[in-house]
Amino acid sequence: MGCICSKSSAVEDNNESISKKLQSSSTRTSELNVLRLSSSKRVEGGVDVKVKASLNEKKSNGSVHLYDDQNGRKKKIEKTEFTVIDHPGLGRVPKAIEGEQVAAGWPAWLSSVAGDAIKGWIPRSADTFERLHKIGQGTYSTVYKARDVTNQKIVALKKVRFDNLDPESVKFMAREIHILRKLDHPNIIKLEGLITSETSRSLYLVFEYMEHDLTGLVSNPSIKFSEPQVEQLHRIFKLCGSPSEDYWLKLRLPHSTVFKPPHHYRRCVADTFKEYSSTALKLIETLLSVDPSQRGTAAAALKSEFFTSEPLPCDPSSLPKYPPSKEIDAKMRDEATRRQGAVGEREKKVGSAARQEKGPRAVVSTKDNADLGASIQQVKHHSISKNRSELSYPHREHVSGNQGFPHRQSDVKETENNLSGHFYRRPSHSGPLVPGSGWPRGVKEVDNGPPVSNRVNLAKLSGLVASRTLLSEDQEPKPVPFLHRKPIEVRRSVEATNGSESRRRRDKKRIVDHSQIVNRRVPTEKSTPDGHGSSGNKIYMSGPLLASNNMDQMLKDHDRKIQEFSRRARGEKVRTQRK
Ligand SMILES: Nc1ncnc2c1ncn2[C@@H]1O[C@H](COP(=O)(O)OP(=O)(O)OP(=O)(O)O)[C@@H](O)[C@H]1O
Repeated sequence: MGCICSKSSAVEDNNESISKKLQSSSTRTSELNVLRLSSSKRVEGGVDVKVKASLNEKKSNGSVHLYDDQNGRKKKIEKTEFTVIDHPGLGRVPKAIEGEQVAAGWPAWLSSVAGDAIKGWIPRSADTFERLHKIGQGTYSTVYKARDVTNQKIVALKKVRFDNLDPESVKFMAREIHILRKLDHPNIIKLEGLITSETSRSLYLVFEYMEHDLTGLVSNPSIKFSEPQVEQLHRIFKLCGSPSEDYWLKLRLPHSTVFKPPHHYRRCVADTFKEYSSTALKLIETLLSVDPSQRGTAAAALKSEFFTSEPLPCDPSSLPKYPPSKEIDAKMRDEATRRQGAVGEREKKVGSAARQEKGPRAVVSTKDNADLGASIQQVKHHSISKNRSELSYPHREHVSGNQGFPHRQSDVKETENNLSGHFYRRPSHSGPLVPGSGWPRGVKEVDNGPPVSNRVNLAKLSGLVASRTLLSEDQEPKPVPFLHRKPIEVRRSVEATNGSESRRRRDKKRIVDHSQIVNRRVPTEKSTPDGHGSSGNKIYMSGPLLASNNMDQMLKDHDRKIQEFSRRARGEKVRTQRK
């Protein structure tokens, strides 16, 4: 049973006025007991459920308006909020506060151990919910779908399992409440209240109801994951190794083949991070486990030798200071430099070269790459990103931008660089795995305008080069000057990375550069024993197009095309050098 607290609900029922209880609070326990006895009860799940509900409303002045929901009437009682002066974390609250909380309907076992987690809240009554059916089971909980009768809406009630006699267990559970209460974000299910009572040994967490969970979505064959989502999984498997069959079985995903990598990938975390210290590697190894049961916990990680061995973290105040500079500023500077130099000439050449080749691939100029003197590795990254993007959306415009927000031609114009007349769009990282308002079910459905290539975004994320072109179905491929800038940017970014790396080494600072890590994930020249690792400088981009039964074949096709393109690029480069 229980009670619930909610900021926005006017709750019915209750036999006592909460004000009376508050007046008689901490010192008059016997009276409280009497009051408790007068509450109505019902049995729910074998546990006594006492009916009492009320609502609190925080006011900016620190007071709380308590609404007695007795007989459906609201009574406002202004009262100072349960104040606990600077009482961080969870734990005991002052006795007086505990008394008030108990008077408000909280069980003493909760208030005494985790008073801070429930501070300012009042439990709501289980009777104001109609439990519908079980919808899930977690490690520590059973979740039910329920109707909040008071607010006429569907909610999820999570009954947490814990030993209310064990303070550690209560604290553990209270920590979840404490954290959940702090989270207020549209993408995070909100904790709306709690159901319990003075006499109850159980606790229900009241959440907004969510129609889906990831497992549910994954098991629905009609829902296709987008290409980058599949690709991300493959990248993880390539680094961390393919999960075992047992693991897939444990997941019980009927359509898990969609996510299974076509080959068995050997775990190569140690190889990838071999330059790191052994203590760092040990930590990374435990954290990068695909199977959560094998993964190190945050608490264990903090105890890692890595944090106590040399080089120790530096004092943040000793870090170098730089003048403000943003990615966009650097790009604008590049743009200005290019306009001044002879690059314009080169752009023309590349533009015409690109036009000669029909099809989107033509826009990747190997001449350009050669001129820029970037390593073949970078050229390949560039080519691969481009190549793959084109394979995905051969007739569409490719603009790396905000994922999930399709760009129309008019949008592109808005980003035109006034100074150069070049199309300029600021690349951004891939968006979240699950876009806020539902993800696109395949690229074709995304919009009626040019889609954003998520692959390009991924490439950007991993430090690879993303090239782009502006195309429309009835247009010839238009070379975009941005093409010329990208390799420069990459070279600069690689230099910058190297620079920061050497700085790091010099300073022995432990600043983990995300892009560096990602770059190091790219397999090196060694072939993996299973023959599916990288060979030479070839980079295996993971993941085919959208979920497909023929993923294996598609991956092979991708690789073949990438190799083909790389060969052509090399040939072109050699020819250019001979001239
Ligand atoms: N707010 C909600 N709305 C709808 N369904 C929910 C809600 N919260 C949980 N569920 C369902 O209940 C299941 C169990 O959720 P719960 O949060 O207890 O466990 P978990 O987080 O998945 O696992 P664990 O507790 O082991 O970490 C979820 O997988 C989901 O299907």
